[in-house]
Amino acid sequence: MGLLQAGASPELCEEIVALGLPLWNELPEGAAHYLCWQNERLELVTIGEKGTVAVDFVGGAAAHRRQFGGGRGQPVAKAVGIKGEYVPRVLDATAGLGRDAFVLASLGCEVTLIERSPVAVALLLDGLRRAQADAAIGKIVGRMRLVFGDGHQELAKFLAGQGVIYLFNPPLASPEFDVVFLDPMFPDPTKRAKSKKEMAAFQTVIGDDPDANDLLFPARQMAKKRVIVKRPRIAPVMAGVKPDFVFGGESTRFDGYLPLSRG
Ligand SMILES: C[S@@+](CC[C@H](N)C(=O)[O-])C[C@H]1O[C@@H](n2cnc3c(N)ncnc32)[C@H](O)[C@@H]1O
Repeated sequence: MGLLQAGASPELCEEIVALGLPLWNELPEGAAHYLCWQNERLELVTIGEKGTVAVDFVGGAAAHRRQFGGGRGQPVAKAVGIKGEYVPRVLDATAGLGRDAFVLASLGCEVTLIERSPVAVALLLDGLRRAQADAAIGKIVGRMRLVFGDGHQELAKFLAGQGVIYLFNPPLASPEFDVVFLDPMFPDPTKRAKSKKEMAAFQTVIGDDPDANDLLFPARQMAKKRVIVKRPRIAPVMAGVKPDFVFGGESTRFDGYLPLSRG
């Protein structure tokens, strides 16, 4: 997976290389997917597919959900515990394309996103920057921070009080999190919510997250109030650990775990 260079700015090329991805002048033989700059944004293209994947916080599905998605009544908002004056500080340790994080930020949460896939990070960064330029949405993404790295390692750094490197927005003065949110890829496609063709391509590029269970313990040490694990409705619980509470959604379940001591 790499960036097809035609049309991309030198800054974008530099950033892609810094994320560890190659630049391509032409598609290598056998490539099934590639990143490219088109329609004034970074897009993930799948050869032979019309639809592409890009992060758009200003228009499309994100705008629709922000206006008509049910606000604080949405299961994800209830799951993280938004209520009255209380808006939790959230650490989303499996950020993906930032859709859940954006919903929470649009409801007032400060959200720190960790993502380890360079492809997802490149798409996210591009979407966050374009959103920054929009007067209304700029305020929302002003509450979002992005860290490129593995959730296990970045959680360990936060727990040890070590610094982490932010690619978007300055660090929080004190990185304390009320909620740690986990939504790793679920390995069994028969239990996953049906996704559009383009999103299926994203899942193919990112791959499964076979180490997902290992995130639960450090997440429970990190969270001051709760850990929320997003799962397909009929999927088994994470790491075989029974949740302390559950919020049901239509096709999705939010399993809640109480914090564990750091000692
Ligand atoms: C199902 S997607 C998350 C979707 C996201 N909630 C959204 O709203 O767009 C799972 C993402 O978690 C990332 N991920 C899984 N395990 C991770 C880990 N240990 N550290 C960082 N990212 C991880 C994957 O790379 C993938 O992009």
